Amino acid sequence: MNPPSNNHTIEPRDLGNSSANFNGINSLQSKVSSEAKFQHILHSPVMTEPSTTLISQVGHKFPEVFRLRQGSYGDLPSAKISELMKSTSLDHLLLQNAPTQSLLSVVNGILEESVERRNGEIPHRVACLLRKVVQEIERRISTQAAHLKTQNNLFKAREEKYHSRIKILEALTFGTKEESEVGRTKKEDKKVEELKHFDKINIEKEMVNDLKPIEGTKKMENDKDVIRYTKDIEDKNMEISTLKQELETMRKTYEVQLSQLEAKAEAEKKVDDKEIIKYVKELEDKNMEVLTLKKNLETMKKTYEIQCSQLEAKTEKEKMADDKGVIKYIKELEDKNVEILAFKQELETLKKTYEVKCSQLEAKVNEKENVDDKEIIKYIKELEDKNVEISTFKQELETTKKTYEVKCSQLEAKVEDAKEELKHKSQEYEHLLEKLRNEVKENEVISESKYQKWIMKENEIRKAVNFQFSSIQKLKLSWESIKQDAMKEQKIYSEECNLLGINLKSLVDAAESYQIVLAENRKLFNEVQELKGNIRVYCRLRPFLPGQKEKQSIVEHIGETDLVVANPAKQGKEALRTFKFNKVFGPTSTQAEVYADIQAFIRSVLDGFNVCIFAYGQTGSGKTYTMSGPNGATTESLGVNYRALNDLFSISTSRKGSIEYDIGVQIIEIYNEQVRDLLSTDASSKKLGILSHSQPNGLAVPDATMQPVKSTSDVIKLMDIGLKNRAKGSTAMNERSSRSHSVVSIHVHGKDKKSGSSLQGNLHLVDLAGSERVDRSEVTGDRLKEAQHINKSLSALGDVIFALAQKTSHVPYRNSKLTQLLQSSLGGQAKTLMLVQINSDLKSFSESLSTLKFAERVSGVELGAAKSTKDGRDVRELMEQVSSLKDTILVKDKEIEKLQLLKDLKNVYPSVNSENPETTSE
Ligand SMILES: Nc1ncnc2c1ncn2[C@@H]1O[C@H](COP(=O)(O)OP(=O)(O)OP(=O)(O)O)[C@@H](O)[C@H]1O
Repeated sequence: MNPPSNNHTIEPRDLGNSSANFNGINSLQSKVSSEAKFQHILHSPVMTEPSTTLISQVGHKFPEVFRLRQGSYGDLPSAKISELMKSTSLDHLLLQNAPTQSLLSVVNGILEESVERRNGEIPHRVACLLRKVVQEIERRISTQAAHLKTQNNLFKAREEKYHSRIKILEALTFGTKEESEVGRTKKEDKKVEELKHFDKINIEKEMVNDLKPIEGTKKMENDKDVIRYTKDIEDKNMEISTLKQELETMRKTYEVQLSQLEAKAEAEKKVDDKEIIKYVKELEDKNMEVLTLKKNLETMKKTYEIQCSQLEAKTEKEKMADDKGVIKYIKELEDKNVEILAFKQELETLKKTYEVKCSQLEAKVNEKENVDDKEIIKYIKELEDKNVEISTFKQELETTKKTYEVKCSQLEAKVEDAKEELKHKSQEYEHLLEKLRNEVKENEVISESKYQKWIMKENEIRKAVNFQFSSIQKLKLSWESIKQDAMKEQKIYSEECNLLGINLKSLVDAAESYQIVLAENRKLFNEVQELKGNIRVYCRLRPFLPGQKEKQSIVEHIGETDLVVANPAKQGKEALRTFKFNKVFGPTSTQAEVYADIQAFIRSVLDGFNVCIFAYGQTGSGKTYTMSGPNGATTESLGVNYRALNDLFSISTSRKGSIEYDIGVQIIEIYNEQVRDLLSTDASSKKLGILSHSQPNGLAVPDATMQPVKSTSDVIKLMDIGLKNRAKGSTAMNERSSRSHSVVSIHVHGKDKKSGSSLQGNLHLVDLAGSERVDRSEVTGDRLKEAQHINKSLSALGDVIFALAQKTSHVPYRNSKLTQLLQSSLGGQAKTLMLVQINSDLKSFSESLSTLKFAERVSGVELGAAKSTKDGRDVRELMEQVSSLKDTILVKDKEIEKLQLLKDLKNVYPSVNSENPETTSE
């Protein structure tokens, strides 16, 4: 789609040259001026539209259309172009029907608008449109090229035909030798033969008619005439050859022109559509001319051919005639000569007629050209204008091109800069790349070394794996052997299990027998206890207290089971008296040491025995210390009560597999022969009765609060409560604890889990009131009453013990609340432990001696068999002593009652004189 350039513009001089060529070819065309020819070409429809289809569609109106479009495309408004650009109706048919000029104008318009409005940017849709238009133009050019080629081929074919015809003519002229050559083209030959035949018949008829009048006269003519005729024929042949030459020249000229046109067409294949159209138009004009010439030539040729055939026929006849016929033949030749002359004349006439016709045609053409001249000039002017516009457009294009070039140069400069930058960057990158390469090399080296290491490691691992594998194999083998062993072991195990079952059965039997043995052991233990004596007496000596001034002791010797007391009023051996007990604890003995010898009694409680442990002694001799411990006792100084309960819990826990124990605690107080519940919240007010016969559960005071205990801490809490309640009864004069008996009763109920049998054991821990002699107290009133109650209860205790010792049928338990309370734990299967507390200071000698004598008496009774070894005199002495003491007590009690009576009377009757108290007390 190159824009039309100046050298592509068809100038009149160019066309003049071509017309000159035509003039050289044909005399008819020589008369046509170059300018007229140009205008003729320009007016040709082919010039504006190469498409024959369009020509047929537009027909004679095409110039108008062309003119209109020629005139308007330059002025085509941009809006229209835009519309065209936007239009989707520019379909194939529209493209096909539109003149190439219009298509070019559309392209120009698009380019212009793109340059003006869009800074050279062409939208996609417009680009598509352009592509379509360009494709259409290209299609037309290619069609024209194909058309030219076809025409060229036609010309060549026609040329060949002419050549063959010329040859035929030559053959006709020079003899029949060439007949074979003439027959090469069957069609032509057939035509020629038909013509020949037709002409021959006619000629022969004419000749016969002509020869008839002169037949007689010409017979005599000689060979000269023949030569002349021959010469004439030769002349004819010359003329024919001249014609041939002319024809050849024409052909050559035509060929030259054709080649020029072809060259032009070939060269201008790529030129724009406008010029191609022009050239094609020109070519078609030439073709038309050539066709016209060819037609004329054809006519001429036919005429010549007929004549030639006639002549040939004549010549043949003449040649074939015998001597006789020579004259005739000569005549015929002469006739022929005449005929030739006539033919010549006819030819001349024809030529002239042809020329006349040509001149007429030329005249007509000139006429027409004159008529169209003005229009042509106008067209030329318009064309020039268009050329000017085109040149302007070209200039604009040039300007745009330059602008683009400038931009391009700028862009190139930028590109150069960018290239420089890129170069710089590429250098940097190369540097980096080099660096990276170095790093890569280093890494490669490292990785190589690592690889080597890995290989080494791999080898090591392989070795290890192999080793592991062999180990696994070994392990497998050992596993197998272990499996075998395990199976063996399992077998052995099952055997052993069976054996174990058997053994277990025997063990169960053994356990059962163990229980039996254990029961027997308990029985034996109790028997031993019994052998030792169900009433046992331990004597404990209180140490001197830290603030005590007089530290002279009456105790001369302390043995394991014996104690020697010295009477400070006597001298020598008479002063010494030995007492024997089951156990004697010196002043340095600890709480733990004392309890160790009591512990066995505690075990008996859990075996279902009743145990009574009571502390006997004068006030301040250490009863409470031994039973409970001092105030704020530590673990070491805890008394028998806590230790006994602690043991009960631990032993019951150890036996819980076989026996389930329930332990309950009661704490009561006997004061002035009244029983009080120390665990009750209103202990002071509540007075409890004692059952004459103890219950099967061993409870003598069932109304007293029974607190179940699970641990030692529970017991400690209860003890604290009991102590607090006991303390409430204390007076300013004396400690309550000294004047009442406190009893902590622990009731144990055990249930054998296996046999379901139950047992009941009771433990009484009794802290007795002080045993000091009442007569020494010099008391009156409440203290006297208290003393009497204390003496009575202690006396009743002594009576019970003696009764038990005498094994009399009647044991006087009912004489005191104390003996009533302890009834179940005194005598029978019950075990009784009396802890005799001695204050060894000199002041307490009398009380200590009295206590020791009481304890010795109790102890002596219980020793039973041992005691039986004693002689009868001692027993009697003791019995007498006891009875005298009893008598003395009775007398004393009577005196006390008398004195009390007198006292009361004196208060009522102050005038009544009282007796001497010293005499009554004695
Ligand atoms: N074995 C001992 N070791 C150290 N101190 C003791 C010992 N026995 C008793 N005592 C102390 O002697 C004092 C009197 O003891 P305790 O109160 O136990 O005598 P008691 O016989 O219970 O008197 P009461 O009949 O008035 O209750 C207390 O201060 C006590 O701490």
